[in-house]
Amino acid sequence: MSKFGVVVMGPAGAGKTTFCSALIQHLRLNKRSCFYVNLDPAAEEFSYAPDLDIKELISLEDAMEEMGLGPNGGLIYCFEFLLDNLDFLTEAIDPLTDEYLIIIDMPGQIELYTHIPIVPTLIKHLTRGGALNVNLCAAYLLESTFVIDRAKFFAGTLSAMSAMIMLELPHVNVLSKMDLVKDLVSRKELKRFTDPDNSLLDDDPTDSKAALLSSQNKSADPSSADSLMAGGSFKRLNKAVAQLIDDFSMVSFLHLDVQNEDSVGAILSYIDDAIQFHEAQEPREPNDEIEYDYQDAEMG
Ligand SMILES: Nc1nc2c(ncn2[C@@H]2O[C@H](COP(=O)(O)OP(=O)(O)OP(=O)(O)O)[C@@H](O)[C@H]2O)c(=O)[nH]1
Repeated sequence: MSKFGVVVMGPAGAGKTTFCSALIQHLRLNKRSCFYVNLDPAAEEFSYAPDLDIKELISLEDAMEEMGLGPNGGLIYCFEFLLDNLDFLTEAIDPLTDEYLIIIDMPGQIELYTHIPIVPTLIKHLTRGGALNVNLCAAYLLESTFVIDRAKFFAGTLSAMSAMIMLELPHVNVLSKMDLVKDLVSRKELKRFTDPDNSLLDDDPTDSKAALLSSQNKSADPSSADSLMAGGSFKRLNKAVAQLIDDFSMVSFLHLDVQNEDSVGAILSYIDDAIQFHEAQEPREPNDEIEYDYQDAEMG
């Protein structure tokens, strides 16, 4: 039986849970069924109660207390525990029919995707060719207020690109919280962030700040953040990041305003299309390079 799902990802506070709620509301209004899975072991507040919550298996608070770990170590421990107990997911998701859109709300910590490929290992279990064989799409959210600070915007875009490469899923990238920028940035200017390229750094308003810092900071500590910024290293780093993104030419963004039903519906259409695209593809060969031997990993 075919299954369909979307994994909602993005940095902490990007609006993932809010987007999941908006999706659920939209699906309900359109008489579509969904199954909401919360995989953030620290999440507390939901507009819609999850149908499956990782906290029923393990909570961040318990992991930190019992294992003597900090928040990041605790989160990694929770995911390793989940990988060790995948029946928790399998038993809930396996009986679902193709009527359901499975919505998976992920935590925001980037470590889970990059430093150690815990999320890629989890996705391999969920996606086509894996045990659950779900036709999956990833939705990566980045807060639109990042467009005010282009260095931050490119850093966020790089993390979206990293997730695309690591997860090998059909991917929808979304600039969230559009209501916060629509009065600050013109439509024409916002369009430039839809398909980001390195020309965005040619007229970066923060350059004038760097020039000002440079004139004020002649005797400052050369390793301080302001000195690095004023000294041009920061600018060169941003240029290199932007060039890398430009060279790959993989990331483009949709705009999301959760208060606007049409905006939520439009993103859902892209997600539906990406899932259909996934269904039409041959299941991929397992990529052993991203296998994560979580049982042998050292806990930090
Ligand atoms: N103005 C505005 N605020 C939003 C929007 N989406 C989320 N927020 C607010 O941003 C904050 C974070 O939203 P969440 O939905 O919890 O974000 P998250 O990505 O799930 O956060 P983590 O679970 O901590 O990673 C909350 O205070 C939300 O109310 C939006 O579209 N517009």
